[in-house]
Amino acid sequence: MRDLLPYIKPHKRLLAGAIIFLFFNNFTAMFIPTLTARLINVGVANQDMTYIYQTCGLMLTVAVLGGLSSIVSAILASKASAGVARDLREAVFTKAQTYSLTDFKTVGTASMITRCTNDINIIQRSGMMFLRILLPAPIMTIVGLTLAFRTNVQMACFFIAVIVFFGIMAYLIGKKAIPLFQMIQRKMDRLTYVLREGITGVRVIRAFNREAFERNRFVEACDDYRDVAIKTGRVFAILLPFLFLILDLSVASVIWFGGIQVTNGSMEIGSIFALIEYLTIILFCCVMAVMGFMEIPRALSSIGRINEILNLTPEINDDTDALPQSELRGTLEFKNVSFMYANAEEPVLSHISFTSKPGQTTAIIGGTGSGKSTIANLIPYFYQFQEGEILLNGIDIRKYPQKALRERIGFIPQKAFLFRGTIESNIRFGKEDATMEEIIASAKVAQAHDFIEGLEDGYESYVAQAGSNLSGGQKQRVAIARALVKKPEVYVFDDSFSALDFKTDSMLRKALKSQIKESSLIIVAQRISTIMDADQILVLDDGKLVGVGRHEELMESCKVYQQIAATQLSEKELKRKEDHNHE
Ligand SMILES: Nc1ncnc2c1ncn2[C@@H]1O[C@H](COP(=O)(O)OP(=O)(O)OP(=O)(O)O)[C@@H](O)[C@H]1O
Repeated sequence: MRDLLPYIKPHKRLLAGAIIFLFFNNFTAMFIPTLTARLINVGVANQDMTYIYQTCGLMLTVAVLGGLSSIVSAILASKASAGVARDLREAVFTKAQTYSLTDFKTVGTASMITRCTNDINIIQRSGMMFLRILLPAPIMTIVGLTLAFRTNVQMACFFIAVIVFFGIMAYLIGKKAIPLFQMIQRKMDRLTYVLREGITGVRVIRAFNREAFERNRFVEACDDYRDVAIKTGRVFAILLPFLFLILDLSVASVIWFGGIQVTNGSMEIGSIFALIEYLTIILFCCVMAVMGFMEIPRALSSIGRINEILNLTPEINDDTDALPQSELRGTLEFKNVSFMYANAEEPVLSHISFTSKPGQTTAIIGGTGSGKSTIANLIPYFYQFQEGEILLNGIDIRKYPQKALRERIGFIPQKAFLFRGTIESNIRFGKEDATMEEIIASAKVAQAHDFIEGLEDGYESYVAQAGSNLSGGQKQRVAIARALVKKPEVYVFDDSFSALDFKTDSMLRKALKSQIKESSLIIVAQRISTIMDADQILVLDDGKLVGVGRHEELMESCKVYQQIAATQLSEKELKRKEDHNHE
């Protein structure tokens, strides 16, 4: 709870206002029974019409003021709790941006979304409940009891007994309900990730006719959620009528015993009305407090889940804010790097060493799962590696502030991801202050300019969520232009050419060559034809470097490379290359 204070503090004025108006409202509510008693005991008993009119007028004024203060308090409370929720969402999102890819895996993307939406909603609602119900309940009870003691001591003692009974019942029911609330949140997490997979994977589901299977999986998750929700609902279904039954029985007891006392002449009739109202207000507050208490475990669990995100120490932290200085530019070196994914049993990369100099193209090739993308992902320091060093311009990448490091790297992921907006805004993502000329120049190198110009609105053309209105190759080219506009020191193409046809692939590489004179180019590729002209080719097999050299050298010396070449290149191409070598 203490962790939430920094998010509550900026809204303290609204909160203070909400509390002040709320207390005013509650006190007016408590004043009305006192006026009722006076009206009956004095006005009605003495048939004093002036007194009756005056008291009725006063009651009306108090009721109107009470109503108005209740409205103002509710508005201020909802503003404050919505503000806290907004700030929490911003904090969660900002924190998530500092996570490494392993950290994301630890929390889980679906759980992250539920926490940012559902859990913060729960905190917001609970905050309102705390302000409107839980906070005033003990004060109203104390004030009500004090007034009841002043009216009739015996009755006030009876009230205390009823409140204690209430408390015991609430404790017993709460014990049963709390685990259910915690379970309901876990079920919501599951529901979210099944839903997410079912929607994002809709094309694959349809292509494999797995709609029924996926529907069953989703229905199962819904059923699970429903079952726990029903159990929780059952607790409330019993709880509420039960609490109101206690309230009604208590009121009946006050009328019964109060009636006897009035008959004895030890109490005035108006006091019975006042006592009934005190009791009703106190017990109503207790009912609401019990309901509020039921929310507390749910809110605490949500607060815990949010704190888990906010307090998670990212796997990768900036070592220093000072930017390391170097004479070099665009030199990348792997020195004996080994890497193992979290919870994996074996390293996926073992003792990888290579150097890539400015103007040089370094290609990485190997079988599926050999660790090519993992190397690409280590360059921008997306993962913490366990052994060895990765040096950019002679300085360990762990010494760079992450922002400074990534500013120097143009990363094009295997699967191009575009944001909703325009083609221009997606390219500008690489460099916020890029001029239109720079954007067009990058698009030209990325072989994207012609297709963009062919669109109705050119660079202003609309890009749907995740770029779903563009083809794979178009998306990939826009993603490449986005990296090019940055003019980074190291380009990392993680199998980014596979969505392009051979002609575009070759034209793009040719255009790139002219662009990257001062930068290193790292290309992860599946096709040998993409990397045949690279200055050095790294051949990976099961996370180990089994060959380094140019195409011709590897064709002579590296078995794995020869096998890849044999499966991809036609005999004519192989022969032509061989002849070319002998010349
Ligand atoms: N986030 C991850 N967590 C755990 N293991 C992973 C993760 N990503 C990849 N791996 C594992 O690491 C190994 C290397 O994966 P990587 O993606 O680097 O291979 P790759 O050579 O790029 O394969 P491909 O050509 O199929 O893309 C694989 O065995 C894969 O299962």
